[in-house]
Amino acid sequence: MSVIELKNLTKFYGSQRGIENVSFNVEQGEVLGFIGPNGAGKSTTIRTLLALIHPTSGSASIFGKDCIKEAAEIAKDVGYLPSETAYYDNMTVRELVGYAADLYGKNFDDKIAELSKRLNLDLSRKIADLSLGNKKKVGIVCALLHSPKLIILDEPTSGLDPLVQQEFFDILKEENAKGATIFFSSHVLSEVQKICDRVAIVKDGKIIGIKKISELRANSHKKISVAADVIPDGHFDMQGVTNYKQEGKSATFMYMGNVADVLKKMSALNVYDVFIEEPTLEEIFMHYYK
Ligand SMILES: Nc1ncnc2c1ncn2[C@@H]1O[C@H](COP(=O)(O)OP(=O)(O)OP(=O)(O)O)[C@@H](O)[C@H]1O
Repeated sequence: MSVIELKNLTKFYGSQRGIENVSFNVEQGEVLGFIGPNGAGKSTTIRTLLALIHPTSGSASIFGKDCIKEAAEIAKDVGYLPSETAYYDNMTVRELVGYAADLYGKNFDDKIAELSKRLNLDLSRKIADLSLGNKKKVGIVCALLHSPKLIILDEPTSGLDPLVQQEFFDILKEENAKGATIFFSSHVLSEVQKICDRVAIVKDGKIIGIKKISELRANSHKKISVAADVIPDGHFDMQGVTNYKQEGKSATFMYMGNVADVLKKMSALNVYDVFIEEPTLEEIFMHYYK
C-alpha cells in the first residue's frame, strides 16, 4: 500500500518553476530518499505535500487522503522536520518541545527525555543560545515525539556532527522497524545510501529516476585504478569502459561488464598496483546530474 502518492504534482511560483509533473509513490514501511542538488525542488515537493503551499496543478495524497483538503486530518499522523526551523527564541528547549507535544493533546515526556538524551540535547538551554546543529536536534525531537506513522524530513542531517548523525539514523531505523514510513530529502547521496530502501532523484523540478539501492549496486559499475610500468595508448579500449583517464603510469576508469575480461587486459601489463572499488552513489548517479 502507498502511504504517499503524487500525481503530476506541479508548483510554479509565478513564472518561476518549483516542480513539474512530479509523480511517485512512497510505500508503507519504506525509507525513501529524495535526492537532488540545491534548487531541484525537494522542499517545494515536501511543502506541497504538507499543504504549506498549494500546487498549481496535479494532486497528492497521504494515507489515501487528499493532501490539501484533508491536511489537518493527515497532520496528526505525520512528523515533519522543515529544512529551516524558526522557533520562539525566549523559550527553553523543554518549553518548546512541551509546546509541540501539547498540540497533540498528549503527554510525551518519556519520549522527549529519551530522544534528547540520545541526541545529546540539553532541555534546559534557551533556544536563542543554541547552535544550528542543536536547533536541528530540537526540530528532530518535535518531529518524532508523537511516534508518527509517517516521518517527513527535509535535509535532516545538515548541521549534525557525524556521531549525532549516526545516532539519529539509528533512531530512524528503530522508528522504521516499529512501522513508520520515512521520506527524507538530502543533497548528500552517501548519507542516504546508509538508510534508504529506494531513492528518487529530482533535477530541475522533475523526477529523473527512482531506484532501489540494492538494484543500483547490482547494476553498478566498478571503479578501477591501475598502475603499470607502461600502459600503451588504447590498451583499455574495450566494451564497458567509460570515463577513462590516464596520467603517466596510472589509469582510472569505470567498468561495467565481466571482471575477468578486464583482468585479462591487465595481466598483459606489468601491473604494480590495482584497486577495484564499488563506486559511491554519487558516482553512480553522476550521469543524471550532467
Ligand atoms: N518562495 C519562492 N518563490 C519563488 N521561487 C521559489 C520559492 N521557493 C522556491 N523557489 C524556486 O523553486 C525551485 C525549487 O526550489 P526548492 O527550494 O524546492 O529546491 P530544493 O531542492 O529544496 O533546494 P535546496 O536544497 O536549495 O533547498 C528553485 O528554483 C527555487 O528558486
